Amino acid sequence: MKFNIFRAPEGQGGGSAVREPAPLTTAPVVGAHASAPLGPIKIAARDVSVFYGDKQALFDVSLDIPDKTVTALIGPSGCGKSTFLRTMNRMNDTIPGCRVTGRIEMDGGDINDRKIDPVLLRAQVGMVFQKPNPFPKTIYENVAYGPKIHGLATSKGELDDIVQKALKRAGLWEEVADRLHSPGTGLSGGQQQRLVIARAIAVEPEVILMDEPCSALDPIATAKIEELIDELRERYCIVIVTHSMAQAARVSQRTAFFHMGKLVETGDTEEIFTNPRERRTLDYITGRFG
Ligand SMILES: Nc1ncnc2c1ncn2[C@@H]1O[C@H](COP(=O)(O)OP(=O)(O)OP(=O)(O)O)[C@@H](O)[C@H]1O
Repeated sequence: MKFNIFRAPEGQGGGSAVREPAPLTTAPVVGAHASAPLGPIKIAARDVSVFYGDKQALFDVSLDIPDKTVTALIGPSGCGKSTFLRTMNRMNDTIPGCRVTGRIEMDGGDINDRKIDPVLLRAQVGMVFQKPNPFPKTIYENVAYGPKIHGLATSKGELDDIVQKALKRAGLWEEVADRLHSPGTGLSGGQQQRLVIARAIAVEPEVILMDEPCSALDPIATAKIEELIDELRERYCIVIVTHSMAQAARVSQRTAFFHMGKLVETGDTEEIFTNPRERRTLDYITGRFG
């Protein structure tokens, strides 16, 4: 069973956190480099600003994130990439003193609407962090936990299927099929990161946010995660924060360059890396600062 907080499940009127998709209330942002057609817009951010207490970390960011595409957020340390990423599943709500203004729509619905349950939103907009963070539970339980609490399986057999499917999709099944009941923390760093991805996938998300998912991994584990990201793109909307220009160029189709809390420019990755419009982007991607 798949749920979407902005779409009523088939044959149901929808609960309190479910509503019909509304058309975007604002026009799509299309850069000058609009040669490659954008996929349907999954997430539309409009004039998003974020404050930590009195300090403003993001300034009026408007960005369209297409579905079934990898969008890379790049920029020097402290420019607001992670802050922006967290606005898309309301993780900033969990930071005391953090305030978000502006509007973020997913499938046309306002994710900050008071009716939206952040727990459901975060299942639908999954997140993978820099450091793999499996629960101190077995491999099986790590993946089964989300489907259990969201009531996605009606029997043990169904749950087993969900776990197997998620582990397969995360490219981990072959390596763990014979030790599903061993602790997830006993896996290598790269395997743990794929386990965390399986955990996110198990609740049938629509969007996967990744905050420097390879920065704690060696080059071989990194290559595996990058391959996986490329496969997952067929099914999900993926947004990745990365410090690695090479990684952004390898895995993403769209790139957004941030500097000092502002979105400087966004476009097709190839164009951003070969023919950026802004001097600051050129200076950053050619290593003149950052
Ligand atoms: N929890 C917080 N409390 C106060 N300030 C914060 C918090 N998180 C981030 N900031 C500040 O907000 C600004 C943007 O930080 P953010 O982590 O989003 O940048 P970033 O581009 O992801 O950086 P990095 O690449 O180093 O991870 C920085 O000035 C940072 O110090």
